Amino acid sequence: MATFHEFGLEQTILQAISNMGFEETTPIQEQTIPFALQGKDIIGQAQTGTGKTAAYGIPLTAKIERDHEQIQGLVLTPTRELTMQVAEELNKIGQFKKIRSLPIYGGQDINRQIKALKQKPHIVVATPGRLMDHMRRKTIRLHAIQTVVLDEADEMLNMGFIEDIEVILQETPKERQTLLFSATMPKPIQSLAQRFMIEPGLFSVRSKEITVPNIEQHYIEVPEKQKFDTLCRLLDIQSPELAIVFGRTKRRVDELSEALSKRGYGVEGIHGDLNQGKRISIMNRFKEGVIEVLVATDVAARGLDISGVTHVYNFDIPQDPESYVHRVGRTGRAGNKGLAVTFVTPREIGHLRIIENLTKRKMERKPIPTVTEAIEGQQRLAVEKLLEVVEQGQYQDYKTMAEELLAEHDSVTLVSAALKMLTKEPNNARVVLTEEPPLRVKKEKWGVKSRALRDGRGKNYRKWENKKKWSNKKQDVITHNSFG
Ligand SMILES: Nc1ncnc2c1ncn2[C@@H]1O[C@H](COP(=O)(O)OP(=O)(O)OP(=O)(O)O)[C@@H](O)[C@H]1O
Ligand SMILES: [Mg+2]
Repeated sequence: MATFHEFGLEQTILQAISNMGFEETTPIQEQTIPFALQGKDIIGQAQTGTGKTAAYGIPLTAKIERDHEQIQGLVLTPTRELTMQVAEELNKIGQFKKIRSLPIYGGQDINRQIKALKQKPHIVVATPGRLMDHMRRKTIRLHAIQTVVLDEADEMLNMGFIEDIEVILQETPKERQTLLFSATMPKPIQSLAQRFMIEPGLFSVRSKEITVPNIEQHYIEVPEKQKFDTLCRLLDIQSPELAIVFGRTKRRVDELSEALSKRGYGVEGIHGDLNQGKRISIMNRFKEGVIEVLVATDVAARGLDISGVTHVYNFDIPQDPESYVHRVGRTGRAGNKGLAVTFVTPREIGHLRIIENLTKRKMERKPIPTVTEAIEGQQRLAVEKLLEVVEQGQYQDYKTMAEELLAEHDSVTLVSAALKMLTKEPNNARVVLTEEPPLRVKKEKWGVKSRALRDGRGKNYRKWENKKKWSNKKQDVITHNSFG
């Protein structure tokens, strides 16, 4: 691995990188940074969690002239949360060079954004919709832009965004540098992308596998009706530090988070219909560990970098194989380990194989865990908690009481009772989940259309959404009221 000193970067940026704790480059950074510093266009593909943000963020920041008070860099991302995260990372990289990055996204007070834009940020990180809003209002000018980055490029160039991207790029100077990054880059998107670029360098550092080896990948074949109990058991057995559970639709996410909450888990759901304040507060509470389980649609599938996410559960198998790669990539980041478990109903096995074809990696098949295993898992956790307190050694105030108790009961009885109190025992609260129909294997392998529609960005979205609502009426409602 190279170090960042080999690129001839200015001291202020090197200092920032070192402050961020980066010692060596990741493979994608090693390859693309020198190339990007020469001003060339790049299509960069590298696995999730391998530092693509800094791979474009460092050369982008290096190129900015601080005293030139114009927007010189533009980064486009598909979601609001990602916009904030990327702006934060760019602000870190530029902290000593004093390069200011501003996130611009929907759902935030536009007047506040207009004020912030008047402060002349050097870089704007935006979702396309809100950026176009500012373009129409003439509250942003893109004429001085030298570098445009499409983060999650394949997503940005799919049917839901492509028209917006074209409009935006037309407003930027022709001689700009264009950088495209993603963990997935389907061929049709690559050729489409060439239209916006000049002789781009193609960097693909995926070795053989498109997912990182440090994510253990399991699947469980489970009938729709048993998914919920299976998830509860897995959470009890695996006791993740932080977990993301992906569901197919917004309604699914709402129902699932309510159901998990009834069963006693610290959980919140996030999807595109929540207001922005709520979205931000949920994400913050998840990052801080106040809630341990985040239930989400694909709105949280791409790019989010939350340390402590040890587990990803695909409650519903993703619509397309690329989405799988991004979802499971929320864990196992920056060299950490992670586990991803995908539920697949018997009729969806074909879909699983399509995913394995793309990732070039077999998922390990696991059985549905039993109730006994779930209880044992929770008991083990109770023991760990107890031993942790023993290790910390701050129980002096309890000693007299303990001695009094031991005079009357034997120690095994007392420790057993303490463990019982510490153990989260199975909870049979009745929950309601609407059944999802099995996913059909589509002919088009990477469903551009379906994705754009599902996330509510395609023109036909309303039509489709209505149809979907209608079709849902015919579905069964499954009631879970037992743990067994
Ligand atoms: N050279 C480095 N050394 C150590 N940590 C790094 C380095 N580069 C990036 N990181 C850290 O690795 C994590 C993942 O980086 P990043 O979010 O840029 O990944 P990504 O490749 O964009 O993933 P995704 O495809 O999911 O968007 C971040 O926490 C980042 O701070
Ligand atoms: Mg990223």
